[in-house]
Amino acid sequence: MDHIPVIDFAKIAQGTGNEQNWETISEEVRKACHGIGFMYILNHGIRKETIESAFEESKKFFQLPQSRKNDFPLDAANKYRGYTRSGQELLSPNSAFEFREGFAVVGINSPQKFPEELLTFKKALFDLEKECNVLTRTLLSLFGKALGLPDENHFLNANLGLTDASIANRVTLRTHWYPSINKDITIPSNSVRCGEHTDYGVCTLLFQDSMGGLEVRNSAGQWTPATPIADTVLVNLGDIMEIWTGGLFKATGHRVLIPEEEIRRRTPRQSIAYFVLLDDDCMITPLKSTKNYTFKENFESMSFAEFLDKRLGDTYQY
Ligand SMILES: O=C(O)CCC(=O)C(=O)O
Ligand SMILES: [Fe+2]
Repeated sequence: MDHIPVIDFAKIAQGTGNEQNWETISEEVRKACHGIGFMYILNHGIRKETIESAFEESKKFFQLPQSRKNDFPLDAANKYRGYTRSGQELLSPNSAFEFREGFAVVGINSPQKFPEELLTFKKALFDLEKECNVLTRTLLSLFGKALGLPDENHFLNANLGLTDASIANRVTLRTHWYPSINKDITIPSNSVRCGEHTDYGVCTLLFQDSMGGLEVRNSAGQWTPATPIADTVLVNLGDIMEIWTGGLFKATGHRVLIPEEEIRRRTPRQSIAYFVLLDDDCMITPLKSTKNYTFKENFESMSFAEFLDKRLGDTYQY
């Protein structure tokens, strides 16, 4: 499957779906995971107002003076919460410079500091975080069903911190701002908006504005645009899913280039990602077999905290 399928969750909305509907949707999810590793979800249950407000409030934050944004720096000591300036993060070792800013909220009830002149920004991110959390739990059940796991709650049990704040879990809502690139800016060669990478966790929920620009590497190695589709959330798999399933479900590479056309270069782009990870002390132990599959084991088991710290440490430039 080389295109990104659209999967309609209407039949299982708010937990009302019957068993047959769950089977049908989990089969569509299985095909997407087995294929391109990306899917658009329609009727996902996250309110349009919540998403719009998170975009509008993020824009207000990113339009603050640079010196004010720098008051909320992201660093390893505060668990990668807060603001990243352009160039601070290199998602691909091949990028010379990545033109994007970000602001991350980590964990449920994150103790993240926010600018007190923009408390609406805080509310908007927390509201979106809560609604993403609900959709995530549906997805985690569907992944278990799709793989035919003996315990369909396997993935939910690896993410108890999504509902229990006493369990360390660094689930991250991150809002991104790709600034306009004006003619007077010198762009080093090999610069991008977001370098090619795979996400680290189980899966990512992505909201993008209407600008487009995200590209996904399909199984033939070609770049396919992940064009924004109104009212959908784009979901992609991360490294943990690939490790767990011995490569059966793919963590697909993706990137955002600097647009060729002058008009699109000069227009900022926004996206918001909700990175679903694992509880910090969950051991990543590849699955051996399920009702449907037998997996190759190719990974020494380690705690998720250890895995994530290494991946994040490789990404940020100080
Ligand atoms: O901005 C986008 O569309 C993609 C962002 C992304 O892939 C990421 O932050 O991991
Ligand atoms: Fe990503």
